[in-house]
Amino acid sequence: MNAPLYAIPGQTPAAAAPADPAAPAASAARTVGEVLQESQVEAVLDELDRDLVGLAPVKQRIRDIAALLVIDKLRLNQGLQAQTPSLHMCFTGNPGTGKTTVALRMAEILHRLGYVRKGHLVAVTRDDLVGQYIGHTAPKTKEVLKKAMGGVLFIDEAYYLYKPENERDYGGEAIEILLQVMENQRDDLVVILAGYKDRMDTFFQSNPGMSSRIAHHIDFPDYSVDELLQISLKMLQQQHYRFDAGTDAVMRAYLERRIAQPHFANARSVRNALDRARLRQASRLFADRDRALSADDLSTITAADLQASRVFQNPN
Ligand SMILES: Nc1ncnc2c1ncn2[C@@H]1O[C@H](COP(=O)(O)OP(=O)(O)OP(=O)(O)O)[C@@H](O)[C@H]1O
Repeated sequence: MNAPLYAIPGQTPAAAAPADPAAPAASAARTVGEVLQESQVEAVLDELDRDLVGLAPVKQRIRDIAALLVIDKLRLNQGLQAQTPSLHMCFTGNPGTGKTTVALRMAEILHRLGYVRKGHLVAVTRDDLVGQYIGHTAPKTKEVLKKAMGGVLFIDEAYYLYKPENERDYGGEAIEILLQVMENQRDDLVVILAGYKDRMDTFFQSNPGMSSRIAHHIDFPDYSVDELLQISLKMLQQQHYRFDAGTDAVMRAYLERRIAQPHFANARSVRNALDRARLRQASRLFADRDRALSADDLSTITAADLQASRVFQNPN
């Protein structure tokens, strides 16, 4: 094999050894249960099920990939496979559909199964990889890759790396370096490309090298109003807040309106709406200086806190 052009210091090329250095080339047969027990990977899958509302097809895909990883690990152990499989992925979906959150869990799964050393996630966009002047892109991209080694590199809106309309664009240089590292150091770095489905499809059409290195494509659907409401209740609970009686219905009405407006970003819009409601709750409580505030007062979001939203002021 050729030496990698863009080797990251301290790393070995993918083909050199199985990901788990402790694993002998061919050892005693092991059960799936043993690997699951040792890696505690099921705990991450259960957490994913519990913490994330909806996303049934995504959760199933993650379970399928986890199964493949476990079996590949057993195959590596038995000497049936010489190389770490390609694990790079593409997560498509609209903003706020949970791509980053699921990528974090994926990094944890890969780590627990010994496919990456550290299991951290480095999330970047084009600006973190591509320089504005000649000679700036390669060092920038390599610096990011160095940080991401041992974990997952999550490239949000990855298609912005490729700007065919601008022939002096340096994005292509970043893509070349990424491709090299995705191939040669895939035993210690998993790249997840994320973004809108249609733009990602166009990007892959123009970049077949990138397309051929992606092993798993997962599509994240938009949430229904019911799911968004459940997400809001979950978020409130995590922050020790709650809606008072009747406010669930106001939140639902809010979501029904907000979903139809521009720049709606699924669960991220829910988080923003709740942040604003908490601000209004604080102003409401702040104005009432002489009242002792109970835990109940401090944790209750009322209908008025939500109804002050612009969404309700707008007749559309
Ligand atoms: N199914 C879900 N259940 C509960 N919370 C969720 C769910 N999906 C997303 N969230 C929360 O919504 C917020 C946005 O999610 P996340 O950042 O993962 O989305 P994304 O698809 O990566 O969006 P973007 O690309 O716009 O950053 C996070 O705070 C996340 O915890």
